Amino acid sequence: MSAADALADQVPGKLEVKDVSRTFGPSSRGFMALGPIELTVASGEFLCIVGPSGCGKSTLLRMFAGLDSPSTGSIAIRHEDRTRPMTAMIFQQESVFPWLTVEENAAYGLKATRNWKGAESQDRVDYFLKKTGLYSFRKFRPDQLSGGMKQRLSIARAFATNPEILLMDEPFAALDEQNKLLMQQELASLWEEFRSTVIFITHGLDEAVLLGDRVVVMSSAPGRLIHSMQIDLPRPRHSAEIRRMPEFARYTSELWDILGQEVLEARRQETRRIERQAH
Ligand SMILES: Nc1ncnc2c1ncn2[C@@H]1O[C@H](COP(=O)(O)OP(=O)(O)OP(=O)(O)O)[C@@H](O)[C@H]1O
Repeated sequence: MSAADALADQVPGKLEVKDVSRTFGPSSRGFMALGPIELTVASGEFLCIVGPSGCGKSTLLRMFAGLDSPSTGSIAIRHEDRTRPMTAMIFQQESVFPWLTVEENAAYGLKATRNWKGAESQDRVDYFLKKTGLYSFRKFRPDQLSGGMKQRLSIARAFATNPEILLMDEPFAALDEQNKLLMQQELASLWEEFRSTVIFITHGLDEAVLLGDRVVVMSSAPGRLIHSMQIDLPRPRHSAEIRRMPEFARYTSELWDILGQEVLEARRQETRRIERQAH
């Protein structure tokens, strides 16, 4: 067992963030984008992260995916089942391969992680293509699909790999409003069936409250976690019913009371930065 594995086995939650910060640029004149951050995510939790633009949400998620490293502190993930990939990431812009068919795209993650097990894997791919309404389009190529369908394909591919943690970076931000509402409902249903750990970044407070077990709010840069709100709404969550509940409005407005201040501060920072550049 490696030192990192031994550390991860001691993690109380699924993911443990300790004193993490990230600085960009030369060490003498570095720009601190993020931190310090302390966070524990429980196994099977659906955690939403909201924060003003530029506060470091994507940077944090990239570090969870191992695509970037903290400048200080540590991130430990408890990898419980070595036959499953630790993480899979879904981005804002659909990331499908244009030269592969829909079904080849959906199978790609399983094959890339060398987890392809013949008929069993094909069944799994078919299952998620059906769940995301793409099965009839399985022989199509991505240029024959709408933006919403391509994003559904990214989700099918990620779920097919059966990751222990799904990392989602504003996955519905590029969709039109109707497709966004449908996708939120579909993701809620998929998650309620599989209950993998999800860390989901969004600018939509209603989306965060609709989907999350918990919503954490980040401050303006350097982003820190300034609030954590447990969302005690019943599951399964049906979008229309949940949105009609008075608690839904209360959660979103309480979140906005906190986040609104940070968005204003982020704007002031941006103004100061532009003014400095002008002088
Ligand atoms: N590779 C990099 N080099 C230099 N600066 C970076 C790099 N990556 C991110 N940054 C800076 O770090 C800060 C945080 O960026 P990040 O993309 O994580 O923010 P965000 O909260 O996800 O923003 P948004 O909500 O607008 O997507 C920004 O000021 C960004 O310009």
